[in-house]
Parts: sequence; structure tokens; C-alpha cells
Amino acid sequence: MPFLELTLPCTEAQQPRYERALENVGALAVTLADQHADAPDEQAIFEPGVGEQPLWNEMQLTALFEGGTSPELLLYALDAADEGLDWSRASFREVEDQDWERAWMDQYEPLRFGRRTWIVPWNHELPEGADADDAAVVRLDPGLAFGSGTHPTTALCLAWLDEMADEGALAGQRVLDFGCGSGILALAALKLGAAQAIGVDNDPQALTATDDNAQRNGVADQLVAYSPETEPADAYPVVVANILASALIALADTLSARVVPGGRIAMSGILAGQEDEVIERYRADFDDLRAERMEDWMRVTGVRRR
Ligand SMILES: C[S@@+](CC[C@H](N)C(=O)[O-])C[C@H]1O[C@@H](n2cnc3c(N)ncnc32)[C@H](O)[C@@H]1O
Repeated sequence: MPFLELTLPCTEAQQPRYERALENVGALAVTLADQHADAPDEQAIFEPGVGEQPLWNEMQLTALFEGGTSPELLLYALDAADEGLDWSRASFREVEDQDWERAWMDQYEPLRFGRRTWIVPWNHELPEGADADDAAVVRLDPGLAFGSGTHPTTALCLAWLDEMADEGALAGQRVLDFGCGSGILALAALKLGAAQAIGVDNDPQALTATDDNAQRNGVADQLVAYSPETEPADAYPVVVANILASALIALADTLSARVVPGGRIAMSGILAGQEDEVIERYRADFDDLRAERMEDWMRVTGVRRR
């Protein structure tokens, strides 16, 4: 399936704002490359990781959208997403998915979250010095679904799961990963000791990626991915939902009902400044609501009232 690729030259100072606007209108992936590299295959591709900033002053920002997306409508949405940004230098082309998978995998390195959670691309090994006996290792190919660990919202949720495991709150538990993308959070929960995980996503690519990654990690019998229409209306002691703030607010009744009394929830996909609205919406059903920030993004956690 072809995809629509948007490229745009920008400065280092402009990059976070452009990136945020692109993600807000549904970019599947955003990468940065050095503007001055000579040939495309020599370009240093850089996806901003946790706490990392690109080195270049001038860069080329590239975003991938679903095939069939109209460039005109996209520009209209981008203008609405942030009226102060200039998109006149944006250019578009159709790309085959293979190009993107290759670029993604080539620049993707093992990353650690919290004390012992490792996200390792399927074609890499744990770095030397990592404690292989203690590590909870997820081997991942994000494919075309969101969820490689490099986005702050994923990182915030992975760090929370790692903490939960250290507190003994994951061992043997059932976990719901709502908006599972690549399945990264469900897989991390299983590797950290959860007994079973359910993934839910409204994107068929995500369900395929989650199934593939469950096979790759040898946990296909513990992880099942559903569309929102088919997910069992069950309740779980641990729920993670990394979707946008607007979706968390719209789905508050459903998500609250998915958490058992005394169970815990972590929500992300929340831009800094949106956390109070999310907390307000969940206040009726949850205690101990807290917000944690990473870069421009927030995580809200809470404990379901008994
Ligand atoms: C930001 S990604 C998170 C992926 C992964 N869980 C992670 O933490 O990296 C959000 C995912 O939620 C899915 N999603 C968004 N809105 C949804 C909804 N209303 N119901 C189910 N899935 C949804 C998207 O398709 C996408 O895969």
C-alpha cells in the first residue's frame, strides 16, 4: 500500500512545533534528516528519542501519512492545527511502505526504560553491559504501527509499567493496552511478569503488528489484539491507554469501566496543558490522579475507586 510522504525544511528551533502539528493531524511517523547530506542514502535519519535533540540547525522533517490522504486537505488541517506555522515549503510524494520500514529499522537502536525494560529492534542484540538475566526484553518490529519506544508518550507508559513491576503490581496480572499500536506496552507488561495482555486498536495495521510482535516475542498465547468493536467488555487490574487526550476524554466511561476497583490506569498521548481536562474527566472514578511530564507530553495515572 502506498503512503503519502510530506517533507519540509525547517530550523532546529521550529522543529518541535512542526512535529507536534504533524502528530496532531495523524502523522504515522515523523523523522528528521540533515539538510546538507549529499545523497539521500547518506542522510543521517534521526527520530527524536527520549531526552534527545537533533544536532543540526537546518534539517529536513519528513512525515508519513496514510495512502489516499489528500495533500490539500492535509495542509488545511495543518494550518488549523497551528495557525502560526508556514507550510508553503512542504512537498509531497507517494512512497511504498517498504521504504519506510527500511528507514525505520536502520535508525532504530535498543532503548532502556525504567530499571530493566528494554525495547530491542528485532535485528539488534541487547547492548554489551546490559544485565541480560534481569532485563525484560521486547523484540520489536513496529512495522507501520505507532509504538517503537522513541516517542515520549510511549516512554512514559513503559517507565510506568517498569515501576509497577518493581512494586510487584504486575506479576501474574491481566493487562489492557488500549490503543496498542505495535503492541509495545502489552509486550513490555508480559515481559515484566504480567500473565495475560489484551490489545485494542481501531487501526487494522496495529492489530497485525501486535499479532506479529506477539509471535516474535513468543507470547502469542498470552496476547490477543481486538478492534474496539470486538474487545471483550472486561475489567483489568492494570490498564494503559496511550491515545490522544480528546480520545481519552471521549472514552472515559469505557476506560473507567475497564479498570477493576483498586486497579491502576496510566494514560498518555496528552500534550502538556491538556492534563487538567483529562484529570477532571476521570476524577469521579479515580483517586490519586497524578500527572508526569516528558518533553511536551504528559502521563496521567490513577487508582480506580473501590
Ligand atoms: C499513540 S499510539 C500508541 C501506540 C502504543 N500503545 C505506544 O504506546 O507506543 C495510539 C494508538 O491508538 C490507536 N487509537 C487511537 N484512537 C483509538 C480509539 N478510539 N480506539 C482504539 N484505538 C485507538 C491508534 O490507532 C494508535 O495505534
